[in-house]
Amino acid sequence: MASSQQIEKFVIKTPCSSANIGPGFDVIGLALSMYLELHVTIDRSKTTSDKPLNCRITYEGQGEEDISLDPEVNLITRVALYVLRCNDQRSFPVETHVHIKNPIPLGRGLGSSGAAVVAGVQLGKEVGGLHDLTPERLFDYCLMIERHPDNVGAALFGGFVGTYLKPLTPEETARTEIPLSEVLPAPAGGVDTGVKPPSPPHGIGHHIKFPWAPEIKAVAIIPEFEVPTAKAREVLPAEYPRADVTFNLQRIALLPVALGQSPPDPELINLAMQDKLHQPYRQVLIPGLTKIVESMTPATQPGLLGVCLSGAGPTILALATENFETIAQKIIEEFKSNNIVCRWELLEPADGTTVTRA
Ligand SMILES: Nc1ncnc2c1ncn2[C@@H]1O[C@H](COP(=O)(O)OP(=O)(O)OP(=O)(O)O)[C@@H](O)[C@H]1O
Ligand SMILES: N[C@@H](CCO)C(=O)O
Repeated sequence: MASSQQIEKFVIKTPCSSANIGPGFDVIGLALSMYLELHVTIDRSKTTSDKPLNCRITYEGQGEEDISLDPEVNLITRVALYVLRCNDQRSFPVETHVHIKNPIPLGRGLGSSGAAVVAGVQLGKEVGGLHDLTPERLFDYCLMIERHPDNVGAALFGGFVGTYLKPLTPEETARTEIPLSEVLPAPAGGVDTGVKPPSPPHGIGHHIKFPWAPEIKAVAIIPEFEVPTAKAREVLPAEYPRADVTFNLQRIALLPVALGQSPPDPELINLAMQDKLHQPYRQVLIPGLTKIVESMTPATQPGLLGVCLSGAGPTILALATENFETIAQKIIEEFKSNNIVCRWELLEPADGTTVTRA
């Protein structure tokens, strides 16, 4: 039997996130208080393992029926393997058990994939003993996989963040544009192909934390259908009218200031949360979206500050100081008139990813 010294245990906790917050398309992210947890156990008394890549996965929560338990296929362990292989380790330590607890609904605009990527990168660091990987370096790894920085930035660093990418040299840019299939290769049926994946260039992404007024809470109205992010990006145009870009620039200049001021100014926040670059185009995938963002205002709903699409949707995020249930029910009713069933959650800004050792 393994002694307690041979059993290593830790928990990785990563928040869900809401990206964009209206005008901040691919820039702004907000970490929120619903957490993906990885409960990891490494039994170092074992010298061999019959598990693929020495890793056993168990899973509970959202996506329980669909998420793969094969470490070569599961997004979290695949990402951890990417980090390990960039650092000359081919598999998990003998023998690793990862129990995944996931309350974050998949494909709803609450950053489930961003949380999975961040937790996976952190898992690679922890099981590989890669102590030199700073949070900033982990961000580089995340950006090789999820290529917009807003969700992963919020999930890794926590709070209300602005994220931006550094200009890279042409060679570095080419490395960040390597097809995802080469970064996370297709499963090889348990056979180690021995190929070393492309390591991320250094300092791809950066973030800055914005203040958040303590009175402001986030009501997430979550429809029961999924909108894959890839599909929600396909409906966006390649080019925009100059007036629409200016409209968003004016609002993005207001948003971080407006949401940091205490007490909050509802008129200013409502104005600052408007968007013309992604929400109008996503209406085709989310019936009722335009009506909801146009009709829900602080003037008609006491306590409401502003409404936007959460990430790529279909979740709606309403920022408010009170009357949370009334606001949620109003949006649920609007979706109901389009035959869409929703549930809602009251969430608060959250800290970033943590690792706790037993
Ligand atoms: N805990 C998890 N374990 C394994 N795979 C996951 C997990 N969470 C998410 N995924 C993968 O990510 C996919 C959802 O990603 P997608 O980018 O479409 O939506 P989202 O991240 O929930 O929304 P958004 O990016 O708009 O906030 C799932 O279908 C699944 O393949
Ligand atoms: N900024 C991204 C977030 C979703 O992952 C989008 O709106 O497509």
